[in-house]
Amino acid sequence: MTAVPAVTLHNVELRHGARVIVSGLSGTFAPGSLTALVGANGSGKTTLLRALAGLHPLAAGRIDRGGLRPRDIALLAQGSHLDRAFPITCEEVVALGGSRLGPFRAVDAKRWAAARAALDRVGLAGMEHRQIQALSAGQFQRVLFARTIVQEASLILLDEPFTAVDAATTCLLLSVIRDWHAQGRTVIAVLHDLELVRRHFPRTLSLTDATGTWDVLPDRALQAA
Ligand SMILES: Nc1ncnc2c1ncn2[C@@H]1O[C@H](COP(=O)(O)OP(=O)(O)OP(=O)(O)O)[C@@H](O)[C@H]1O
Repeated sequence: MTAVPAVTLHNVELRHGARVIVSGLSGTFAPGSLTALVGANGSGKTTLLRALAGLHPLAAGRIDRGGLRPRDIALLAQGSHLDRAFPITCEEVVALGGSRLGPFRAVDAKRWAAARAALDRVGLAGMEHRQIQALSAGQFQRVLFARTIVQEASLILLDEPFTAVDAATTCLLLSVIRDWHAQGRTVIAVLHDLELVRRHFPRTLSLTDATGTWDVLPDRALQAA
């Protein structure tokens, strides 16, 4: 993992077409911080996450990522865009995934070992050679977490990571998030379950009032959500 910098938004405006989704947003995600991004449906959480990943253009303002390169940023998209009909095994998704390797680059023994260890970490040991189309939604989300583990990113962006996931899997995936936090990575997760946010996320950014400067005080932010 490369050094983890602060990620700072300066007066950011995000639009879809002519429609302003978020405006005048300024604030800092401190290095190694663990933040829940909350807010009503349509408030712009996914759009902001994509902008943080460099995948949505800014209509105004600036995001300072402290020199992070695209490969230092992992985005686990909502209802991942991976085509599950594609014939590929769990181990291959994990080893080939992330932004460090294109599918046609060689995967070395170290990378395969890292993929197996990551699958083990998410409770899928023994399922390395299972086709992803034969997985349940919760098992597939575990595979995507394993893929994110292998990526060794400094900034990890998770969009509703517990949707369609049962309580045991949520608990396991939360422990992976805690590992990332303990390792000093910056983690930002879009979530709707405010009780889960209160229990597990030290900081909260509510997009309901996301115009102006935010200070991610958990209580104030949650009251506004
Ligand atoms: N591709 C798009 N083209 C036009 N408008 C879009 C597009 N994607 C999202 N929007 C609009 O932008 C607004 C913000 O959407 P976004 O998905 O960022 O919200 P969200 O807070 O993540 O919502 P949810 O909680 O429902 O996932 C919504 O009003 C949505 O309709």
